[in-house]
Amino acid sequence: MKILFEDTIPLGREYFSGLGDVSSYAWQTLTPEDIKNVDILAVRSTTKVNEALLSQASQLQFVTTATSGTNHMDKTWLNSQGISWNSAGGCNAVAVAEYVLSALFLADRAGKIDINAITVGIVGAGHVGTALAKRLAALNIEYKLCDPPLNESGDPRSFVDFEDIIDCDVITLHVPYVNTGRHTTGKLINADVLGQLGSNKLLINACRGEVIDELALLNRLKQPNAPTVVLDVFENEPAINPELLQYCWLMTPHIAGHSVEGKVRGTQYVYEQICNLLKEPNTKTLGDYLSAVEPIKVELASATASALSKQDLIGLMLQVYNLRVDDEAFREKLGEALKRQQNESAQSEEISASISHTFATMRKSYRIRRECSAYTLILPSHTSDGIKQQLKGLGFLLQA
Ligand SMILES: NC(=O)C1=CN([C@@H]2O[C@H](COP(=O)(O)OP(=O)(O)OC[C@H]3O[C@@H](n4cnc5c(N)ncnc54)[C@H](O)[C@@H]3O)[C@@H](O)[C@H]2O)C=CC1
Ligand SMILES: O=C(O)C(=O)[C@H](O)COP(=O)(O)O
Repeated sequence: MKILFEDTIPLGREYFSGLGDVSSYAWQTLTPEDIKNVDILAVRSTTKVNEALLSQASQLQFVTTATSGTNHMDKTWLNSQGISWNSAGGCNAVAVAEYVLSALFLADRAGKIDINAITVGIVGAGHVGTALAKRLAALNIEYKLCDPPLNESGDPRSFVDFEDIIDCDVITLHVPYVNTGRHTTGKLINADVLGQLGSNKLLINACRGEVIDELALLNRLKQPNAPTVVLDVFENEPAINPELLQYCWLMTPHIAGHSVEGKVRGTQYVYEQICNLLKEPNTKTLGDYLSAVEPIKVELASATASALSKQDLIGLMLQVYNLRVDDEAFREKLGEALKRQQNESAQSEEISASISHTFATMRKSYRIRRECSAYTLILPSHTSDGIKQQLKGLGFLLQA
């Protein structure tokens, strides 16, 4: 059984060896020839799985992606060929939820919102939307869910229409990029919607760039009273439009889901799928690979209160993950790439190639970022039960 996996799947060799003849590929150089004798292909979202790539893959039985999104796979074509496929849906939901929380906390600190007085509109209540809603509930932050497909399927939660989401203080997008059927998401945020968002609104996109009409966004951001925008994803990745840097408040190179846990969980899910396919027992677990973090002692000025003060909450959470760090690194690297090209009076294709290279390199060599669940907190002895519940709701472990 020949298993080929994208070399950016962390611990791929450690997980898959023993299940067959295992080798890896670099997404930049993969050719149809490389897949000729492959039985199982495991990818991340940078590999476009389509008829052109699989034209010589006569043995391929199964394609899986160690990511939640599947829009890089031509599922219709795979189905038509009888090639089964899967994804690692949910593997990085917590990472994205923590990314959105970090954006909210930074926006509060910057005086753009007051987390005690906002309603967060969550578009897409799947793995990510649900993980985010749970954390907002633990923090008593109001939220609304919009998810017509789930609503129609009888999900018992309470849903609102998209129009009600536009009224929320924060709009955060967690839908797949889907271009067919009744619930398409391409350009869901268009000029009309953007025209309704004033400077009191925060718009966050950590799902897929195509869900926002980027040209309309740029036009809107150049007008007065524009909303505050946080983008992790872009149209035409990795050749993104660098003009956005000037107008977006925070920008990161598609790393919202790239916590250590999010990525390794993706590998774990893929491993389990391959084991099931091959009728082999699942013997490896996440715990085999995720190292423990030293417990951390936390000072809480609000320890005896029924809930965390804003200062304590934001201080702690930004210590775990501060999205500004990623934004600054991205601006610096992209700025350098642009300056270098301008000095060399490069052609637009060369500038675009340089941006693509910077974007792709930054996301594939992303720093180590752990989720709240990796941290055991040592709290002041008089910490209230209410605060302990909140911290557990955020995913932290508490030292007994
Ligand atoms: N930036 C990043 O690093 C990451 C991005 N993503 C993106 O976020 C998307 C969501 O991730 P998950 O929650 O794991 O996926 P999921 O499949 O669990 O949830 C997506 C939800 O969106 C809903 N939906 C579909 N069309 C809709 C519409 N028109 N309006 C409102 N809701 C709609 C679906 O019913 C579903 O409940 C992924 O498809 C992926 O593209 C996911 C993880 C990491
Ligand atoms: O899971 C998803 O969907 C994502 O967007 C992933 O974070 C994409 O990660 P890469 O495949 O680009 O490493």
